[in-house]
Amino acid sequence: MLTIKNLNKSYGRNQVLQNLNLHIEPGEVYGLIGANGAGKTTTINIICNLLNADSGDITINNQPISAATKRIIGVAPQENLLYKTLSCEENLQFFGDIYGLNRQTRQQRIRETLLAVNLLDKAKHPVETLSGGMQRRLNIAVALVHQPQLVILDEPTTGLDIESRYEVWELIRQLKNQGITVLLTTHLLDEAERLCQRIGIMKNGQILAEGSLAELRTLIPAQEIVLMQTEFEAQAIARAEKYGFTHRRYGNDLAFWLPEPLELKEIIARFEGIAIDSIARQPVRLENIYLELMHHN
Ligand SMILES: Nc1ncnc2c1ncn2[C@@H]1O[C@H](COP(=O)(O)OP(=O)(O)OP(=O)(O)O)[C@@H](O)[C@H]1O
Repeated sequence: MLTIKNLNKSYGRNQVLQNLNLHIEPGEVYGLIGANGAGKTTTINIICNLLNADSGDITINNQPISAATKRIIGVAPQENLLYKTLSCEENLQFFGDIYGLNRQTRQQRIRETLLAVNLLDKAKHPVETLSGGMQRRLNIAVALVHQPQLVILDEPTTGLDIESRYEVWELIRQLKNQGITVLLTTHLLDEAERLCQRIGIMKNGQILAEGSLAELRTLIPAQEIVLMQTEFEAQAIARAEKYGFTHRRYGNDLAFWLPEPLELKEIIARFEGIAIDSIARQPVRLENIYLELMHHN
């Protein structure tokens, strides 16, 4: 569906994209993650033909990007692109016109899209009277009104409360079930884990690693992670090293990577004689892999 080859972009001396390569299959939900400034929005703007690359190729359905491919894409940018004094319906009319929908199709599509984003009852309400979560859903509706094949969502849930986030996640799952290809950027790694079939981890304008969560998990030699709280950290770390457990610190948590899964009682036995306040096992999360790639590349 989308193929990016050797994409380069600089702003003055700041090279933001460095030979970026990316491929997204039709019907896939692909998550692009990376620190602030990694180049995610720049990539999206180039895909949407809003910004020119310095070099490289992008094809959508095997066609180079152009005014024609723009119609295949729907984009919901980070900042809502809405006219606050217009109603939901009027906003969608405006964007439907831009995409060249004829009047009859447009009215039907507006209804269907408002239904899909659960805002049909707000059709006549001005945007400025809607909650932040509703405005975010309407921003996504703008990306869907012309039935694109590729939907690009730039941080769709940033700033939303947990219930509004669930609604956006549900909407993304519906897109996936309809076979629509989705490119999503997010700083919420559990969001990427939940929604995306494949995830690309971006740093300094390059993809450091990509794959399904299962594939990404093979990048670190851990089958499971143990989080521990103890006053005797130095002793615990020394003991862990003896058993071949790599230690890491995630915020305040002391963590050990287990090269093979162990029962909790077996783990506790390895730390015998060291007073432990709490101990918990958890699967290897995207967060653990992401931090490793960010700090050791
Ligand atoms: N119009 C511009 N002029 C100059 N520099 C820019 C411009 N737009 C972006 N940049 C720089 O390009 C780099 C990449 O920015 P970009 O917005 O693509 O990153 P991002 O991964 O989307 O970050 P975030 O997660 O914060 O949205 C940053 O260093 C940014 O300061």
